[in-house]
This record gives sequence, structure tokens and C-alpha cells, in this order.
Amino acid sequence: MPYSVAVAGASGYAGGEALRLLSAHPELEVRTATAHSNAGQRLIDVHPHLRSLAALDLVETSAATLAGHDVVVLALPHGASGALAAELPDDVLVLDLGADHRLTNEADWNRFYGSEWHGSWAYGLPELLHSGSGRQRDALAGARRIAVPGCNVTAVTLGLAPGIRAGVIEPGDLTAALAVGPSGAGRSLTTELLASELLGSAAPYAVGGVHRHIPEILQNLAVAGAESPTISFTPVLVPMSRGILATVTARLVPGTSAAAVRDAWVDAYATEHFVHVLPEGRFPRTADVLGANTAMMGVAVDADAGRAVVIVAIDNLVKGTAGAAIQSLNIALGLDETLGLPFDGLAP
Ligand SMILES: NC(=O)C1=CN([C@@H]2O[C@H](COP(=O)(O)OP(=O)(O)OC[C@H]3O[C@@H](n4cnc5c(N)ncnc54)[C@H](OP(=O)(O)O)[C@@H]3O)[C@@H](O)[C@H]2O)C=CC1
Ligand SMILES: CC(=O)N[C@@H](CCC(=O)OP(=O)(O)O)C(=O)O
Repeated sequence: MPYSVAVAGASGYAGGEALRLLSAHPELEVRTATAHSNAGQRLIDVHPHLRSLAALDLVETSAATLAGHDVVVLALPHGASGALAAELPDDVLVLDLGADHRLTNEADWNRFYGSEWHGSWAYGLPELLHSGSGRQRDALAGARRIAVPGCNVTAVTLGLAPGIRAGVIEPGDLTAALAVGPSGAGRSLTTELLASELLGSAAPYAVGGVHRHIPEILQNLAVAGAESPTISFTPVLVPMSRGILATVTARLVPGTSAAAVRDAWVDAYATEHFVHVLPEGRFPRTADVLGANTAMMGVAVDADAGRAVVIVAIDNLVKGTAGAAIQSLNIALGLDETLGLPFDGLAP
């Protein structure tokens, strides 16, 4: 018997991508898809690419419509999942793709989000290194509440954690500059997301330490062993539908060799299915990971600047959210972690 699944926020980008991956998963069956303004529509009218789910209609989002499933995926705007999740039974596996349960510090939540605080859940980034030894996947086995990371956070965390845990980079003075696609902002109508504004332009936003992903990144780096980490984080919206290309840099601990830097990243991810460190001198493009549950990265040492430079590419909708959710779900249910997840991307 497959596990039955409900997806809330199924008319959005993250919910739609979750449905695409879930529909191909051998142990799961999507029974319910919910929406807000699109409730009452046929799913296929909202997502014409989801042919295999053509029989589903979008229903209202409520605890009643989500009841009776083994797994509930919440792909709702920030602040909308906390109260709803509290109404779901404890034995149901709930994955929140929004931010409501990611932060462990209430003051961070209040500063960057401001709606009601709902506490934190097991964090859905299986490859996250823990200081000393171990990884986040150990905390996901058997979990019934999982907070899936922000997409920018995934790229930056995976790019910096190996150097932190190995002690080859300084945790202060970290930098992250990201080129991000507009699908990360969801399927909403805002002026900056109009094709006439977006095409042919690159637009910085949330500049100067105000992006809400900063506390989440610092929280993760602390888990990896960073003491008092600081990061300057700058995203730039670019005209590609999906994808994140994150360039992260860090000051090298004095006396660290280029070989020790490279070894830190290669060793950290040698056994990982979905994180791939490229050979020396090679760096990823977003086109290399579109549609795949892959984080691909290249590592360099800028000897004159005394910094490590890591470039990470992910698909924001796959490894950045829906793929990470299914990977975490597989671990929580005791299934093969890779089940139903795409290794290969879509190119050109
Ligand atoms: N897009 C991305 O790359 C990523 C997104 N996420 C997170 O996933 C979540 C969803 O994002 P995304 O899919 O991009 O956003 P979208 O705007 O594309 O989708 C939002 C979904 O939530 C529904 N919705 C809107 N308002 C309400 C409400 N008040 N109550 C219940 N449902 C509501 C919408 O329904 P309707 O359209 O019918 O009104 C839609 O199904 C967010 O928390 C986001 O941060 C996380 C990582 C990456
Ligand atoms: C282009 C764009 O606006 N991107 C979003 C990323 C959203 C995301 O992935 O993460 P959350 O789940 O935390 O929303 C941003 O920078 O806020």
C-alpha cells in the first residue's frame, strides 16, 4: 500500500514541483491537492504540465481537507502553515516548505518575519554537517515534523559548512552573492517580476544584511561548528526562470594549504548522492542542475586574497525545496533516501 499524500498550496510553484516529483515516487500516492484563490479549479488547468495528476481537483486548504493522509506537504506563504500544522495529528508526517518552523531562535523569527512564532522542527537538509561528526540526516530518521530549508540557504550552507567543520576557514567575514531566478519568489503578480522589468536586467534586492535567510544560514553554520559566524549576503534577481548560482567566500585560516581546502569539500560530500564537488578548476552553471535534486559546486583558493571561493548551483524548486522535502521524507519514513528523486538535469 503506498503512503497517501496531500499537498497544500498545490497551485503555487513549490507545491506544483512537489506534485511533479511525488507523482513519480514509487511508494507515494497523491490523493489531495489544496489551494486558496484557485480552489475549485482542476489541477491540470492550473499546472498543465502535470498530466499524470489530471484527475485531481484543487480543494480548499484546511485541516479537514488535509485529514486522513499519511503525509502532508505544506507549500504555503510564510505565516500560513504554523496554525494549520498545529491542527494535524502527531503521527502524520508533515513537511513545511515555508519558513514557519525553520528558526530555533524566537528573536530571529520576530526580527525577520514578525508573524506568530510556532517553534522549530527537525531541519530538512540531510547533508548538513554537524560539528565534530554526524550529519543532519540522523535527526530526520523517524521524524514526523520537518522544516524544509529556504532555497538560498541550502546553496550557501552546503557551500560553506565543509570548510567550517574542517576548521580551514574563518567563520567571521563570510560573503555570499547569489544570482537567483524569479520562480523563487513564487507565482505572484508583483511589478519587479513582470517580464518587462525582469528580462534583460539584473536586479539586486534585500541588500545590506536584511534578507530573512541570514539567520537561517548562521543557524546552520553554527550546527556545523562555527562560533559567532557573520555573513554578508546579497541576492540578485536575474532573468532565468529557475536556478540559484551562489558564490560564497571565506577567509582562510592562516597556514591552510590549497590541498587542505579542497580535501575539506571533497571529503565532506564524497558519500553524498545529491551533492557533487567538481574536479579542480571547474565550476557549475545553473543549467547543469535544472530539474535535478543536485547541488553542484566548484572550489577554488584565491591565494592573493587569502580566501576560499566556492560556487554552488542548485535548482531552487528541486534541491532548494521540493526535492529536499522528498529526500527528507524518504529518510523519515525509512525508505531509500534517493527514491523518486531525479539525478539528471534538463539541458540545454
Ligand atoms: N519558490 C521557491 O523556489 C521556494 C519556495 N519555498 C517556500 O514554499 C512556500 C510556497 O512558495 P511558492 O510556491 O513559491 O509560492 P506561490 O505564491 O507560488 O504559491 C503559494 C501557494 O499558497 C496558496 N496560498 C496563498 N495564500 C494563502 C493563504 N492565505 N492560505 C492558504 N494558502 C494560501 C496559493 O494558493 P492560490 O494560488 O490558489 O491562491 C498557492 O497555492 C513559501 O513558504 C516559500 O517560501 C521554499 C523554497 C523555495
Ligand atoms: C527570487 C526570490 O525572491 N527568492 C526568494 C527565495 C525564497 C525561498 O526559497 O525561500 P523561502 O522558502 O524562505 O521563501 C527570496 O530571496 O526571498
